Amino acid sequence: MLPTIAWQDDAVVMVDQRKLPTREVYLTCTTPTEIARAIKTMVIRGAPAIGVTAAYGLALGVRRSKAAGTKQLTTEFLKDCDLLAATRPTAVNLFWAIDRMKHVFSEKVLAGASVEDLRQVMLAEAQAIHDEDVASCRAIGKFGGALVPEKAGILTHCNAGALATAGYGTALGVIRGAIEQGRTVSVFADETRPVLQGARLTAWELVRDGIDTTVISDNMAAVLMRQGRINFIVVGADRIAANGDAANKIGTYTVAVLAKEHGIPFYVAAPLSTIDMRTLDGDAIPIEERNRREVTHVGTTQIAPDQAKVYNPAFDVTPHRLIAGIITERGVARAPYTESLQALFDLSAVALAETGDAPVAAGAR
Ligand SMILES: CSC[C@H]1O[C@H](OP(=O)(O)O)[C@H](O)[C@@H]1O
Repeated sequence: MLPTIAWQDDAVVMVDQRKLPTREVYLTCTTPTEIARAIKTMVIRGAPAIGVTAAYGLALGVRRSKAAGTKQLTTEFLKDCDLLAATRPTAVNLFWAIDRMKHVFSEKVLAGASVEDLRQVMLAEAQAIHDEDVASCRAIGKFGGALVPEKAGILTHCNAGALATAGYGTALGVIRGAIEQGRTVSVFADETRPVLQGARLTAWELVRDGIDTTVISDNMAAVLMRQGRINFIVVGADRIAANGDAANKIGTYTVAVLAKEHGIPFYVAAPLSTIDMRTLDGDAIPIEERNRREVTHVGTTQIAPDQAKVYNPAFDVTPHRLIAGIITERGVARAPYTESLQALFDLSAVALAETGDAPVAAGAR
């Protein structure tokens, strides 16, 4: 398999995740419009992957532009930013990546960069975002893997793996990190209705890695918990609010409530680019509602009558009180989250460099 997303010959190549697990088909995007369509139609999905893809989309636009000067290029660039920002509302990585590309673009223009300079700089920044995300996932795997019991039955929901990131994964990064640290791991993957990212994508990733994986329908998790077959739960996130409330795939809140009932630790794994300190709590996180057909059809098979109403929120919010810890590339944040999450951002480059491994943040164990 090629990586989830790659820059190749001034184009962006990505696996069409709608076709997995049965077909490994690659899509090549050459314009910001094609990138926006790929994000909106979930050819590529997953918060970090969406951010990386949007960054490449902006680089594509700058490199394809016929603008004679930076004034025209700026107009085109800002239009591309708006186009990509309108694709999906919940994953904050999308807006984080666009803001970061905008910041670099404007700094360079103010410094007198030429159109050609900007063509190079914007691609370099997108590639930096890509590389940083893979490094973050590996660090998340290291910190998270250390939390996993020696003999672990791990439940995960949706797909927060290599397919949802630039590689290695967040929640699946914790699973990979645990195995690399010598844990014995069996994974239970919620199928995750209605788009089935768990059955189609998580199971596909894990079995390719030779990891013991059992696919379950979403309504089976409780009985496995009651049977004592699950002792660790880890999921990804699309946006984490300043107080630690976490938006993730619909059904995650259900898993968190069940985990509380059964005394099983429930962790969220996410890079700092998923933490939005400007969103104070989960009630302020915009929740995407998607097309009714995702619920009424499985593939081409209709499973609900046309006359029925459909409610299809793509995400729900898990209150911070249900979260044992938030595993990031700079350590594991514990309640009270506003303080411990801010401490992760405040960790200085010096502190990070001195320890090699990012120290665990204040307020975190
Ligand atoms: C590593 S974040 C992945 C996150 O994104 C998924 O949503 P979608 O497939 O709709 O993009 C899901 O919430 C995952 O946990």
